[in-house]
Amino acid sequence: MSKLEYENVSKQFLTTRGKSVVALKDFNLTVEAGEFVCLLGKSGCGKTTVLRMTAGLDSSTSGLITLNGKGITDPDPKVGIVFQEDRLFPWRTIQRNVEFGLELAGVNRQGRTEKALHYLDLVGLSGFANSHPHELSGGMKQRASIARALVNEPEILLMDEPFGALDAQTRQQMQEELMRICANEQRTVMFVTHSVDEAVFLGDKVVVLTPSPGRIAEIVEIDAPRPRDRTAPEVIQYVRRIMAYF
Ligand SMILES: Nc1ncnc2c1ncn2[C@@H]1O[C@H](COP(=O)(O)OP(=O)(O)OP(=O)(O)O)[C@@H](O)[C@H]1O
Repeated sequence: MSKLEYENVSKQFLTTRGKSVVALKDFNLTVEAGEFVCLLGKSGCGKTTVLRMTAGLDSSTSGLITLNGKGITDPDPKVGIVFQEDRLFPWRTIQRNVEFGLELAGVNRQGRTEKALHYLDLVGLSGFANSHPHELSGGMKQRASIARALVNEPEILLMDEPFGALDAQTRQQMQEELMRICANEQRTVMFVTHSVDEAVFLGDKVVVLTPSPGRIAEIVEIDAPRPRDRTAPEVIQYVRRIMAYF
């Protein structure tokens, strides 16, 4: 059984003016445990719609999405999400932000502290446990958001353009750190991006989507050794091949 399966998933929205929009049409994808899948496409091709349905925040109009063989109906603690903007609570310290899900799950104080400090260390923020979000840079806030999602040990991590708001250099550094974290933690990840370079650098599979209606143009398996070298000829070749869709 695959970790995540999408079978002929389509999603239609009705706008406030009563117009119908097909956001996604006949989406078919199988995601195995430990796989890193990038959803790549221009604005409006249904990437966020796929993530929202996977998170149980929205339902499909037709087709089926299963997690461990069971249909997804509601938000599930086994699914963690990191958004483009950090969504940290400004009044909580970084450690208490990371502990939030553990508090909801009823984990005791000692257990929460141990886990939060472990994940803060993993994302390189151990010196900032007692800081508040406004004292951190954009990249550091996204690292805290990743720690906050990972601390709950989700089976699937959904990331919706988590590095989209960062400058180019910080973005590359965060991509490298995410790869290091995933190598240690063996997570299954669905990662949304507009950037072909980012998708090829990160993904085991790149799902190329085209808009109106959102459809899969191709699923490209990236067969390049890790850690990846952005300048390696095979990496550049994948980038060129995928660029041809845009
Ligand atoms: N709640 C909604 N009501 C009506 N239309 C919607 C709704 N949510 C999304 N859409 C439409 O569905 C299509 C896909 O939207 P979606 O947000 O999934 O695209 P996306 O690829 O994530 O775009 P972006 O990269 O800009 O975030 C778009 O045409 C959008 O306008």
